[in-house]
Amino acid sequence: MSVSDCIIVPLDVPSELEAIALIEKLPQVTFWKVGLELFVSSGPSILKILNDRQKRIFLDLKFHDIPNTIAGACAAAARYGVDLITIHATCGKEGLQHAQSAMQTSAEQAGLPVPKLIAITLLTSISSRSLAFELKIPLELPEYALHMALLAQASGLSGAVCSPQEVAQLRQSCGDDFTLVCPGVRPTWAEVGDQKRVMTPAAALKAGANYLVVGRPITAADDPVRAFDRICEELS
Ligand SMILES: O=C(O)c1cc(=O)[nH]c(=O)n1[C@@H]1O[C@H](COP(=O)(O)O)[C@@H](O)[C@H]1O
Repeated sequence: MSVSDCIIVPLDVPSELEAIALIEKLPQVTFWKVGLELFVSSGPSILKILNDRQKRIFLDLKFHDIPNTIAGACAAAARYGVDLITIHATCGKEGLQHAQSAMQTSAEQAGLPVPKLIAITLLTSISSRSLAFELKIPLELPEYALHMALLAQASGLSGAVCSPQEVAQLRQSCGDDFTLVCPGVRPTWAEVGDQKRVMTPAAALKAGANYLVVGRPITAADDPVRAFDRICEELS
């Protein structure tokens, strides 16, 4: 795996045509993320387009519902032939277990590789202040993120999504086999925007991330190809 394979670029665009244009502009990207904006606007056909081009797919729909509903959604998502699927750890143990087992059964019945179900620990747009004062969570932020990752692991999930600021601690506690995906990644030359807990790509990887999700620093750059190459250079 080359260093560029650990960068996941989100297709955060409002239409399939714009998504295809981005995929074609950046042929060196091997791992794409399909999230809520594109999936809600354009449906699942982008997943076939990515599969046909032999790209890896992170289907980031951040499921959050009761166990029965979440299990059905995960079973359906597993039939798209994607690599990663997200669910909120706040679904709780029963929901996470149902989701994992439904996804596994569904992929196996379809003769497809089982995707990795990964849990959102705490969105990277949430600060310590809003965790305490808006969400009223009485734990320190790193402690909360670790707790959610351990809950996901105890529920049989393959990994978690966390900010790079917590990844070292999660890696140490969850071990090397647990997949850790980090958004909230910002090169020094990029704008932070709505992200609150950020780190540079090199620091995030060094701290223990398996994959980095890097969107606007690449996709909103004047020259996305140069921005992607620059991040790869910084990583190697
Ligand atoms: O699940 C995610 O990928 C995700 C989780 C999270 O906590 N924070 C977060 O930013 N993301 C996603 O990662 C991407 C970050 O994009 P940029 O902020 O443009 O780099 C977006 O597509 C978000 O939906």
